[in-house]
Amino acid sequence: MKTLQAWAFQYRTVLFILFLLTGVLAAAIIVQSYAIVQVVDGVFVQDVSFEEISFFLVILVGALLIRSVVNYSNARLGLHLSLTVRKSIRNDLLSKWTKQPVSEKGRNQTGEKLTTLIDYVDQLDPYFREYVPQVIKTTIVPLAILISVFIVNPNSGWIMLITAPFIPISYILVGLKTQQKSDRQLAELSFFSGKFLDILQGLQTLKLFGRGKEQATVLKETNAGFQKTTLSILKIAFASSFFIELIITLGIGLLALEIGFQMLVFETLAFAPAFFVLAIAPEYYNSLKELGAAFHTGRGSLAAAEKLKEELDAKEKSVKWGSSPLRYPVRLDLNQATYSYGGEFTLQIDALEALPNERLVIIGPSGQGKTTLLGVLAGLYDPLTGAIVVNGKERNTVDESSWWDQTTYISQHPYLFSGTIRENIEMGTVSSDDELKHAIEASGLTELISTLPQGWSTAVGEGGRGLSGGEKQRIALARSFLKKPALVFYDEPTIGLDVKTERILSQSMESLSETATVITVAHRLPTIRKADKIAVLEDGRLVAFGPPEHVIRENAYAASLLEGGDDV
Ligand SMILES: Nc1ncnc2c1ncn2[C@@H]1O[C@H](COP(=O)(O)OP(=O)(O)OP(=O)(O)O)[C@@H](O)[C@H]1O
Repeated sequence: MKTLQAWAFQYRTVLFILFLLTGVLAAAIIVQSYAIVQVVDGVFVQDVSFEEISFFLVILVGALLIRSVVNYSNARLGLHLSLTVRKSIRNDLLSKWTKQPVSEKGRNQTGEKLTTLIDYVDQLDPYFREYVPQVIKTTIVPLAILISVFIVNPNSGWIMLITAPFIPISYILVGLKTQQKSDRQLAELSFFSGKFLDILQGLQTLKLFGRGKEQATVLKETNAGFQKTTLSILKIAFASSFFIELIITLGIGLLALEIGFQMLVFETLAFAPAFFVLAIAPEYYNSLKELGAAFHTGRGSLAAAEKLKEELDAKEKSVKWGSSPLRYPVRLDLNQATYSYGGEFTLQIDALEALPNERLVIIGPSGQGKTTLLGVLAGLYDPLTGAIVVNGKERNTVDESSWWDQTTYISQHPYLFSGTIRENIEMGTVSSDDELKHAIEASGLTELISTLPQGWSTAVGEGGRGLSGGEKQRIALARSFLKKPALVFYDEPTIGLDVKTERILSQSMESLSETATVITVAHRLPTIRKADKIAVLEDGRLVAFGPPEHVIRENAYAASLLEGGDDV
């Protein structure tokens, strides 16, 4: 529970107020029992007039009111604590994930991330909303009651003191027994969520392959496992509740027996103290029992807290940045740079340069490291050894936001958000209609947009649903024209684009290169032929570099790639 405690201790003021209010609650409970005893003793034993007990009736009502107000305030404080902690953890998770280097983004399934952000964080709620206020209550209230009982009748005090530990002991035993199960329950929930979202996202593919039914069975089995673990935890919880009720009944029964003996057999105890003990004893046992119940629910937060801490503390390779602004025009150099994902593949480039406003094209067969090299040059990954030099200075001295402000990276599958085409092109910036028109024209979207009833205000679905691959690429290009970057990184799609889109993309790259250094991973001969320089990759190494004609002349491998006549 150390993690949870540390999170709670960040909000000491709330804890302090909870302590103060609970002190008031303990006093109100004792005063309430005292007032009840005085009223009952006055009416039934002393036979006094109503006026004489009216003072205690007022005290009784006051104590009841105070108890209600304090209980309400404590519940609100618990809720406030829970909301604050959960909000802060969600913020931490989101800021960690948004800062994650691209190489780490695919580490978990999206479903798993959603479970972490929503379900795991929500599972912390019982700890902060119920358990923390209850621990404070159980620290103060039973102690105060015990002291008052010891003052009134020490024998009853001893009985209460001796029977009390059985309640927390039984909860601890149950907690130990359910620990493994609740860890397993959480792992099963996370697995189930990941699987569910995965299947949902790939539903179309699964249907096309006729695997829908099998997946339904897989989901059913995963769900059944989760249900079984949940039920076995509940079974233990119910059994322990029964045992605890038994302890409380026995405890109070023992007290009544002892009081009865003292009053009737030994005649050493008057009615008022005896009644006080019996009136206040249920409050004593109940607050211990409530701690147990809260402990159960709070215990459920433990596994989620460990998972969240693990995620928040996970160390990952981050890209280093500096503080110098990126200046136009941009020259990029790669010196003795290597990069690896940790597997067998290693990118190893001894020397590579992209001069200001030059068009550098990277080519090579599939899986040779072209996208990886583009990612290293674009600052998505830090090279493991060697350096990327930007205008004569190491890339890690450049300010990150200045870099991304002047860079465009168009991946093979650009992501489009659910929103209008305009919003997708502007990406949060504000542009005039003329600027937008120019970007749309330059990226060859004019015709498409003119056919849409709502033009650029037409909504597209999440991930660009409703648009073709080529159209998505052109929208990504339009983003670049609006942004006017100094550096363009473009991963040409390997999937076949129509001739028209190909021509538009090629022209667009040409016009972008008038004001930017353009580095493209290319598969199409027209793109390759128009390059100022081409870099040929084979097995992660640069095997040829220079102007296209020169490379074709000098390097047989490149010549075979280019002169085969097909796209590579
Ligand atoms: N995130 C990753 N984690 C682990 N290995 C990866 C990752 N991305 C790529 N690889 C591996 O690195 C190697 C180079 O991949 P890369 O995508 O750079 O090749 P490519 O030349 O761009 O291929 P393609 O033309 O098919 O896109 C491949 O063996 C690939 O399996």
